[in-house]
Amino acid sequence: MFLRNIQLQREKVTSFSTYPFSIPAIHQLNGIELNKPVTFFIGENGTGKSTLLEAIADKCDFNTAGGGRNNVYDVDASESALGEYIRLAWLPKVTNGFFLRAESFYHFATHLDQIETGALEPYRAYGGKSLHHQSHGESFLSLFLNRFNGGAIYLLDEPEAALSPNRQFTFLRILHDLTKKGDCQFIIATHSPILLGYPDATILSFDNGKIEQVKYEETDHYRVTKYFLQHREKFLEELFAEEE
Ligand SMILES: Nc1ncnc2c1ncn2[C@@H]1O[C@H](COP(=O)(O)OP(=O)(O)OP(=O)(O)O)[C@@H](O)[C@H]1O
Repeated sequence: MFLRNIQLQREKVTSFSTYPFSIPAIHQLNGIELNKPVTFFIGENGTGKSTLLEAIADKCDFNTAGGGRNNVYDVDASESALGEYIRLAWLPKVTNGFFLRAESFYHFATHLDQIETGALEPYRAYGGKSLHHQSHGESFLSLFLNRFNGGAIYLLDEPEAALSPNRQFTFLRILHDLTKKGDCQFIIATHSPILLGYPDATILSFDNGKIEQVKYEETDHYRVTKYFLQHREKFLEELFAEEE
């Protein structure tokens, strides 16, 4: 456990009516206490999860387009608008880690091809071959299995994007193995009811215009998925009836 608290420096904000402060959950943000090795950010699309995760990555000096401290490359419109307005409290401070953005992982893979060419053991930390030569899901797992280790903070934006249900279970196992020694922290924005089922994690919801802790069984991810699986035909009938 390293990152203990995230604070919005409200005194620095000149207008709460423009992005990113106009996002209701960010507008209301005071302090967020973190006290578990795994924290999930959940909420409807557009509620500000990526905006906050990216700001944390920015404060960690990770590349906000995706990567760690040493991954210097540019992707358009990937800079953080919120980073300079938040304060992070650490105990102890770590500098090692990685920011995974599913949406720009392609650019990270291209960046790796540029820096790993000519290395003694190219792609050693990425499963031994270019991420472009692995499937989307394989490349995510290569990263988690080879690049991720102890003494680090990992910020993951929708890691499930490339993972089949079975590979999401593999990811939960990796999460378990990395956090059991107590020297790894994860903050994960997700829509996956499987990932959210990880035991003893904090789930922070960005819905209803604020950031608040919720229980797994209270999340839409759990309730809606459960209802859908148990009443698929009825659910679809109702869904399509509204369209007519
Ligand atoms: N650079 C930007 N300028 C203005 N508005 C932005 C910018 N980036 C994001 N937004 C808006 O901020 C809101 C929050 O976006 P954000 O990407 O943080 O949502 P999210 O909760 O991660 O959503 P999702 O679950 O769809 O990934 C959205 O309404 C989005 O349109």
